Amino acid sequence: MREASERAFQAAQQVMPGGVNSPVRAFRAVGGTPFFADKGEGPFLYDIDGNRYIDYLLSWGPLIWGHAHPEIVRAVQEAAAKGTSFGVPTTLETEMAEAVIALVPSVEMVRMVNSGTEATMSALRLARAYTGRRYIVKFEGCYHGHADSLLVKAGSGVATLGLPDSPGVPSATAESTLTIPYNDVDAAKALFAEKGDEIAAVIVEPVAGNMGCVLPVPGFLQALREVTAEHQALLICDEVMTGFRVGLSGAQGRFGITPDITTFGKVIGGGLPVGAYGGRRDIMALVAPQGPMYQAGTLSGNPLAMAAGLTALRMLKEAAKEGLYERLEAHGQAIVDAFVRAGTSRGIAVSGHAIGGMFGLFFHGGKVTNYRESSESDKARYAAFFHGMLDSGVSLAPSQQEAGFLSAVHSEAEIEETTQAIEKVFSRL
Ligand SMILES: Cc1ncc(COP(=O)(O)O)c(C=O)c1O
Ligand SMILES: NCC(=O)CCC(=O)O
Repeated sequence: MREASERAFQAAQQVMPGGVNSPVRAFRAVGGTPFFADKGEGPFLYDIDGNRYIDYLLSWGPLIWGHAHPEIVRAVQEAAAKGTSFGVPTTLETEMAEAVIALVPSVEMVRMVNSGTEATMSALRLARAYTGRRYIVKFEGCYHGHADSLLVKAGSGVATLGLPDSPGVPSATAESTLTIPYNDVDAAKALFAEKGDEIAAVIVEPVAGNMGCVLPVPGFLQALREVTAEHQALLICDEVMTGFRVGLSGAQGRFGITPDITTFGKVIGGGLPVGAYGGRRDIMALVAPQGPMYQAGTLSGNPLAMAAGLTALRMLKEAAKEGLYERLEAHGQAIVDAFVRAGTSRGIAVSGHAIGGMFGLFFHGGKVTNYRESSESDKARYAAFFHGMLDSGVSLAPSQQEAGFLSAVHSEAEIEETTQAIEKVFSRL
């Protein structure tokens, strides 16, 4: 029963476009009415009708410590009691920069912002300022936030709503973004052969999480590193989703690549609104006031967000020593395995991936490696599966073209309950 949510959604639609503050929340890919959150507790989310869900959406990735983790709540309360924003520097900001630099070797200096969108938008400006070049290369189905230059063949909600290009983005801006298929090394090389000396940067999700969870094929990221270096273009790893989630040093640590600029968001804010970009010292030196590339923010480096993020990162550093990321991946793999087993035994085409604290489930027979294949997946079946899981008390991403997320506080019991729910839901699909 989700009557209170039904009423809340009716009211919300009168006063907010689509009833939501971010399109992906509106369930457009799966139909039906979104449920409204009342509270979260560890791995669980409770809606305003009192239903409990094991949560694999986790606020779209930030909550690697689950909901309302006592240490993060305490850090935020203590920070709030001292003041919520100052507009002058705090030592918390330096601590955050030092923490990121210590965990991610390619990052030598950092600038905090308020969202992943701000981080990628600023990273593009920086890459253009540094190189003096015009073009940005992105991959079809990757989503890097909603800055004009990045709303081109984007994944996530943009793909769900079928918007290859959003109205309102000036065509001159869109034309400066070149797109090629994910995992296609030949396409990247061909593009560089043609336009290499005009390309400022390649921006990539080192594990894609916005066309479902799609892994880089072996050699893909290395090839991007090589071709960009060869043409004096920059490589931007967008680790807004993967940062501190697929491993303590992000996907770049896991796959052994050294980008020039990295963008962060989600986990780095411990559940509060944050983003960051950082990278090589000589590049970051261009950012104002040290250099001429302007970028600013009234609430950037906000003390509540810094306190929450620092607490999350500190706990991750400790937990990583105890095998946290291996445990997250084992949990993700258990969910993928249950999904693949349940489908295969019934002759339904299925596949999936798990990496660190991310996973993806596809109603598609082969391994999904790019946006085209992700889009070929059976959407109607996913919608039925999604709603079956929701009715069984498990909240997955409301689109097959989104990733699933795990937290450190999902225990074996929740994973077991989830794999049983998968089997039960397939028996009725
Ligand atoms: C890889 C990636 N980059 C950038 C963004 C944009 O971040 P935000 O929604 O915080 O603006 C997202 C998600 O939204 C993302 O998944
Ligand atoms: N994969 C999609 C996101 O991470 C973004 C969430 C949002 O736009 O609200």
